[in-house]
Order: sequence, then C-alpha cells, then structure tokens
Amino acid sequence: MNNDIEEVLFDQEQIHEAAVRLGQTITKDYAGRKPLVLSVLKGAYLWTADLVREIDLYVDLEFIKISSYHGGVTSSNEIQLVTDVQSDVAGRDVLILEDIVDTGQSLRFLKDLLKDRGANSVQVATFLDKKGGRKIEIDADYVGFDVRNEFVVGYGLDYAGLYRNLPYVGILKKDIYS
Ligand SMILES: O=P(O)(O)OC[C@H]1O[C@H](OP(=O)(O)OP(=O)(O)O)[C@H](O)[C@@H]1O
Ligand SMILES: Nc1nc2[nH]cnc2c(=O)[nH]1
Repeated sequence: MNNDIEEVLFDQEQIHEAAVRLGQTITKDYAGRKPLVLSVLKGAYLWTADLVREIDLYVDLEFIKISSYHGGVTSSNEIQLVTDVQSDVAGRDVLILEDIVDTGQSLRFLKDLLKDRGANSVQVATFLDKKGGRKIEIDADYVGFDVRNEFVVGYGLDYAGLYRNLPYVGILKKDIYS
C-alpha cells in the first residue's frame, strides 16, 4: 500500500500537531458549553479519534454518514444521507468534524440539515481544506491544513474504498488510477 504513494503531504507528526493545535483552540472557544461533536463518516473517523482526545470539554459524540463520491476521484452533485444522526440536534451547539472540504457541497448539505433541525450553532473543524476545489462559497471554522487542489488519500480519505488506513496523507502514483 505504501508503494502506491507518490508523495507524502502531511506525516503523522504534523497531523498530531494539528490535532493538538485545533483541540486547544476549540477547548477555549467552547468553554462553558457542551458541544455535540458530529463526525462525518467514513472519512473523518481518524480525525475524530485524534481531535476529540485533544478537546478538554464534556462533549456528546455523534456520527452521520453522507456520500458524494462514488468510487472515483470526482464528486457527484448529489449528496446522499446514508446514516442519520441518532440524537436530537435542536438547541445544540454542533461542531461538525470533516476530513476534507473540497467543492463545499457536503458541508452545505450538512449545515442546512442541522440548521433546519434547529441547531443553536453549527461550526466545522476540517482536517483538510481544499480551497481550490470550491464550487460553493462556504468555509470551515477550524482547519488542520490547507491542501492543494489534487486528489489525496490516507488518514481516513479513500480511493475506491482503499487507503483510509494510511497513517499519513499523500498523493497516489498516476498509474494507480488507470
Ligand atoms: O466538499 P465536497 O466536494 O463535498 O467533498 C467533501 C466530502 O467528500 C468526502 O466524502 P465521501 O462522499 O467521499 O464519503 P466518505 O467520507 O465515506 O469517503 C469527504 O469525507 C467529505 O465529506
Ligand atoms: N479521498 C479523497 N476524497 C475526497 N473528497 C473530496 N476531495 C477528496 C480528495 O481529495 N480525496
């Protein structure tokens, strides 16, 4: 699996530092509140595990699964709610945890859904922010790393269902796509 990677963009140490940095900021910003941390599956599973351990607050942890990519490297415009959140978000301060914001379509879908359901506030902590990929004007509140406009894998992010278990983020060799 490691042999399929052309270039490592963010290694384990850098990722840990980003989780610590964001965890400290979120701890300060949400002081006195009990946010509902909403992890977006599948991609955010590792980011969630690492970031929540750096947040020194009482939090509720929930999961939601949506889908926009269908095995390839380009997004579909259609976002599907695959598995809904299991608790009421009305009145809650929701902190969405995403692995990546690319076109912005998934985030738009989620923020609209949570606002429609009466969340008190909705903020977003994304591991990666691919600003060059945006089709919708939307921004995350907390960003681990800005990433260039290329398809990346690892640390939760997949290609055709694979590479989510790489402990770092990288770019695949071109022949893997063919
Ligand atoms: O900004 P966007 O262009 O909408 O892309 C971002 C979304 O794409 C990925 O999810 P994906 O649909 O691939 O599902 P997964 O998390 O299960 O891999 C990622 O986890 C984000 O949720
Ligand atoms: N694996 C992966 N999923 C994505 N979803 C949106 N952008 C990306 C990306 O660059 N890589």
